[in-house]
Amino acid sequence: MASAQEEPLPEGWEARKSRSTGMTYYLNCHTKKSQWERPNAPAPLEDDEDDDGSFPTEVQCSHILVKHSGSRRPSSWREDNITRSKEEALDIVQEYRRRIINRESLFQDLARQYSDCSSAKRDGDLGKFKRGQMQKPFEDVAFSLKIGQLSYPVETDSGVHIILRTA
Ligand SMILES: Cn1nc(-c2ccccc2)cc1C(=O)N[C@H](Cc1nc2ccccc2[nH]1)C(=O)O
Repeated sequence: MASAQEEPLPEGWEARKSRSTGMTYYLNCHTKKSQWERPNAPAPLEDDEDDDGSFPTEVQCSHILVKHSGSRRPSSWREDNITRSKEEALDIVQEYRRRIINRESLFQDLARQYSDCSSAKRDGDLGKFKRGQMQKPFEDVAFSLKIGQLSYPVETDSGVHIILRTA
């Protein structure tokens, strides 16, 4: 059985040797940040440091949620019985993201009109929240975003989201 040191590194990490001490350190290929501890999880795609180098304890986000037949509650203010597949929901969310990125549509307009979350009536605004309040996949991405940044699609038990960090 391979020792921990021989195990392949999780995705996104590279082992480097310090010129001054000869000790091994680990480089996150995405963020170019390094650490002495051997990583045990894939390298984060973004820092969760804010621009001022802080790690927020609370963020404010808006989101657009597209539910599907496998959602925890496959109904919403828009539709009593949501039957689309998860793949269809992903396609829809990706189209919304494309339109927002290309400035063809405003985030708040699409959220208000199409989000399957009751926050749609507030343009998708969820207000401020701390860690431990939202489903983990949502929380992890929300806290990884910089203010003003729009996420890629995120899957939770509720459906497929895109998340905009606003504060
Ligand atoms: C977490 N949350 N906040 C609101 C909200 C916030 C402000 C104003 C009105 C509603 C609605 C919800 C909520 O759970 N909505 C669910 C859908 C949903 N699931 C979520 C998972 C993570 C984050 C937001 C989410 N929204 C629903 O309507 O079925």
